[in-house]
Amino acid sequence: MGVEVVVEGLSKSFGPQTIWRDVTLTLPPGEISVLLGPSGTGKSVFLKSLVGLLKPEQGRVVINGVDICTCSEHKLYEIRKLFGVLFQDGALFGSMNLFDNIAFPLREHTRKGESEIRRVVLEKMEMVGLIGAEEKLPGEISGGMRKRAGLARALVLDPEIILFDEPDSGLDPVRTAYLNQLIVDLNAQIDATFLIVTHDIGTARTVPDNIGMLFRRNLVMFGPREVLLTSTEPVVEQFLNGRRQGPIGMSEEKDAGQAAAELAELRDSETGVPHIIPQLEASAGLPLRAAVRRRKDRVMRDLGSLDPSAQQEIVKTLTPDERARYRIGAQEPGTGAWPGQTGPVAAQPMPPQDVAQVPPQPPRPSPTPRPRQDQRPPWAEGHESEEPVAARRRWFGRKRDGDR
Ligand SMILES: Nc1ncnc2c1ncn2[C@@H]1O[C@H](COP(=O)(O)OP(=O)(O)OP(=O)(O)O)[C@@H](O)[C@H]1O
Repeated sequence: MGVEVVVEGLSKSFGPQTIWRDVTLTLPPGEISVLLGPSGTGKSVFLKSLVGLLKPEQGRVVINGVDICTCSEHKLYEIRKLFGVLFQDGALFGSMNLFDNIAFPLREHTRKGESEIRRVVLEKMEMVGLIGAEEKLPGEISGGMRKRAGLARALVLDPEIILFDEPDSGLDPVRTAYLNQLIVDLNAQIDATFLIVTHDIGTARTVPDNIGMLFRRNLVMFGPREVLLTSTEPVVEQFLNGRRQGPIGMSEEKDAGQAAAELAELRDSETGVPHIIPQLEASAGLPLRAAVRRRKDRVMRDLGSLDPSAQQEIVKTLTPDERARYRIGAQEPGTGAWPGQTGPVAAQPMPPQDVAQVPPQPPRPSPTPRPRQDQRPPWAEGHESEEPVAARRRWFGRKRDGDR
């Protein structure tokens, strides 16, 4: 199972420019989380901070008990071995064929022999559907194939945390859909902790277990997908429903045509009302995602603390067996309450035999509390400046000292 990433009170500035402040969230082990936000809100800076390439001024990033913001270079180097990163452009070497590109981290950072390298590379190429393309150069293949090659390269060192920097950038909707399915399938196979940075509403609505959103120097929310997908927080609602009306200005987001097309896909064709699209499942023949059961236990344990609309959506996804297991009765029509409950739905403790089957649970990544109506949220002030994204990223600079 992947490892938990705990971020506490993280703040990052460049000179006088505050990128974000006081970011607190937990990426639960093995789950898929998505980080959203308009351009320039510091999503890439956040990814770089997680692997210790950038040093936030305040706060902690704790992985396996190590705070990577303050640990020694040696410890940081060890922790980085846990990460795999899919770069926006795949970051492939143009003069190397796909096999050599994917083999590169193994040759650079391990002492594996060529036959073992071949075995690992072909295994990962098979996982991403690239068998047969070993001899191709990056310039000879499509953008989608380049992404998959970049993903195979991110997988060769068997990472426990995978960061995806805008995996859908430059892909058409069909290729994005294939890549999203591949991400879910990979999660089912390797059970690593995934964090995806994206602008794509379809990806945000169908792939993750948890969603977070950065806006105007703050983490507006982070929590289970149902919480954000039913949120009435203006910036979250606007972003996730692709609406033009709202706090996010055009200078901060995509063009109107793209937003309208995405919105049309997401609305009920008869009522025009946005609805929650079911989360993607792993393809037939693959194991069920272990994270699904873990997440359900975690979310059901804290159900009573969530917004009623999120509670409704979560309860809707339960099978009859799960309803029995979590002691959820039939819903009273129109009341939003369940029989015997006067307040929000609260999951009952599981019977002892069920508790024994549930692995130890991490602390819940609590949704950022919604501000009271009389409080103006910090992200409601001013506008972000827009600056070009830092281009190519190199995350690992040195040789690994041992085999993995
Ligand atoms: N090394 C750096 N030095 C100074 N400023 C930087 C550095 N890296 C990033 N920035 C600034 O941080 C801000 C956030 O950049 P970042 O690339 O993280 O945004 P983003 O949310 O990922 O954007 P996009 O969605 O367009 O990729 C930008 O204003 C950028 O210019």
